[in-house]
Amino acid sequence: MPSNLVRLATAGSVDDGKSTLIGRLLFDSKAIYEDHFAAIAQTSAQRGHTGTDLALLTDGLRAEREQGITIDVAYRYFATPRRKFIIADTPGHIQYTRNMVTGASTADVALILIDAEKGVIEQSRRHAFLASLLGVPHMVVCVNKMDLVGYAQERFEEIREEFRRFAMKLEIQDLTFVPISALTGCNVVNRSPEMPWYEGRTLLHQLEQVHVASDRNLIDARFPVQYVIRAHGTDVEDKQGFRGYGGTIAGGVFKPGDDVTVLPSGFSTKVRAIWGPGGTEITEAFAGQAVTVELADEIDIGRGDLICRPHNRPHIGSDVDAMVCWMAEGAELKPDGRYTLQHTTRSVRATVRSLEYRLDVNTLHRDEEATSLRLNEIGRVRLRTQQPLLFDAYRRNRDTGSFVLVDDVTNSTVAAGMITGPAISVPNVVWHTPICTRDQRATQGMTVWLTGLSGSGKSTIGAELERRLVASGRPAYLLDGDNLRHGLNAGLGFSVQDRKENVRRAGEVAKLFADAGVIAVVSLISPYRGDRDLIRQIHQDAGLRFVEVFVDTPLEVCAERDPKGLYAKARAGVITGFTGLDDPYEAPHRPDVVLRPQDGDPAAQAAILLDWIDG
Ligand SMILES: Nc1ncnc2c1ncn2[C@@H]1O[C@H](COP(=O)(O)OS(=O)(=O)O)[C@@H](OP(=O)(O)O)[C@H]1O
Ligand SMILES: Nc1ncnc2c1ncn2[C@@H]1O[C@H](COP(=O)(O)OP(=O)(O)O)[C@@H](O)[C@H]1O
Repeated sequence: MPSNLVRLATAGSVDDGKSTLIGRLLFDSKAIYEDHFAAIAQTSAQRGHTGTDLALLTDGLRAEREQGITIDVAYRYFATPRRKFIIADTPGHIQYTRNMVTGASTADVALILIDAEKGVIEQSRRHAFLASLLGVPHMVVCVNKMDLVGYAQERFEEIREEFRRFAMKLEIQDLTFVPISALTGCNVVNRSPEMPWYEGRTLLHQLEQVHVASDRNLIDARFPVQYVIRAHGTDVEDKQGFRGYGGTIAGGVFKPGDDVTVLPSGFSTKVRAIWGPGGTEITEAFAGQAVTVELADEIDIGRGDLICRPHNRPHIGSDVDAMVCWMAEGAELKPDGRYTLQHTTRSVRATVRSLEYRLDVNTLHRDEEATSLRLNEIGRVRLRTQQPLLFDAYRRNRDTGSFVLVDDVTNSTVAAGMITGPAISVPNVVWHTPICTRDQRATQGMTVWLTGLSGSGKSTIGAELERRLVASGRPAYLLDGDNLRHGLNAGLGFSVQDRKENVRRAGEVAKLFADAGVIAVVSLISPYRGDRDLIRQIHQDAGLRFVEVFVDTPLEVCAERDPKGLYAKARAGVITGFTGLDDPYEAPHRPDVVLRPQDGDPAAQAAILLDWIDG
């Protein structure tokens, strides 16, 4: 997928200036208009280029469209010399949530418009929440109509602060604010002489600079098989008995020669060859590309199977937890409801086992008493499927983590879902709802999770942060990996399984601290991304803030510091399986904060963290 193609999602009502803004972007950027763009796309396709693949547009909730639901989302295209943009523009009326789910499900950037006169309103919050739920990695907040408030810096800052306070409760990776006037054109494409105090980028410049390439999951190779090609003389291959597998790569990178495993059968083989859309053999295939894959061995594979790497498999299971957005008029989601669940390339029967809560999109309040979901409502459900699903959490992979529910009688799509993870059930044990609510406590807690190599500085920075927090009167507690291994985690070693359990326990304890109103500062190597993601998930599920801090000290520097002499021992072969040397360390994809040695000594690094926490 070309990283110079950026998908934007915007939403709003008629009077907040959205149409003017889009018009302004198209006009001032002297954009190539729709028909031109289509012509270019056609030409590039004829030439076998994948560059302007407009089919990308239909990636999002494709199954839904196959069901024939009309969704009110208008797509517009424009291009600058640097990038091409597709805007999914959804109107802000009653169907808003449903449309937004459709329009933003594949977006790279969410554009939120705030009227400078009105400030942050319900709709701004709802839009931001949905964008974060849908995992849109970047959010640009345009404070519009600055001309109506005299281009006042104070007004812009006031709105920015208010929005930030709300956004802290959400999962937003990258948040920027631009003061604009779509009407006069200030800061949309060209800099504004009326707002000399604003030193940031113009909106278009920001959109051109957003770093989208690293958002794509290039690690977890996933290829859901869509169809089997048993060809005798197709455009792909002429030889007799050829068998290939067609579909769209849903994550990671595949290359000829790669070891792969086919699920659910579990058979392993190698990739023999890969063909791109025009039937040309290619040496690498990335997420988003439609390809045909040939394997080295004859294995019985059908539609709905998934090809992945042997040591990086998705979850396999029939019980999943998910957030769903109910999209049907006149029908409701209820516990025990039965549907067809369409997930990647498979369809299975599914039952709603329970509705855990309904979420008020405006206040983020969870109504645990709710017994149904109606049109545009969002809730957390537990589902059971008749055959196991091969899935990832939506947060990790938007393709293998999303699904739609189809009503068998009407054959229409009734819900879009995002899997939060496998459902964990504890037989014969009930959950007691606490009597004390979080806001009744004197302080609000959170978890600050420091990950990095041994010797990177996690413990030193963590201890300094704890000291500063406590000195300023805030309850904080350092949970240091070394120390935990003397008690709670005694007996755990450094195998993959033991590290996983080590991280899980520390994460559960941190969550309890955070729930109790304490700032839990955790310093643990926690080398596996998936393990850290699970900890983020349990915090998010509990409505708690989780800050992932990557202490990004290069291996050479850590080995040079070697405060415990462990690198020397590992290099001498006295200890094995040492992180960074002969054991893996998976750096975070999108840490909330990165600390590097050039940021200063541990005290300076702790100060950066403190600023961030105080946000
Ligand atoms: N094989 C191997 N690999 C990595 N680290 C090792 C190993 N053996 C012992 N140690 C020491 O244990 C500390 C790491 O413990 P953690 O609990 O943070 O590790 S993990 O999160 O479970 O990976 C780590 O502490 P820090 O240096 O503070 O990171 C090491 O001192
Ligand atoms: N930013 C920094 N600049 C210089 N030295 C540092 C910095 N951060 C940590 N150190 C030093 O490096 C060593 C790192 O040790 P430690 O904090 O135990 O790391 P970890 O907990 O990640 O294993 C300590 O001796 C510490 O004083």
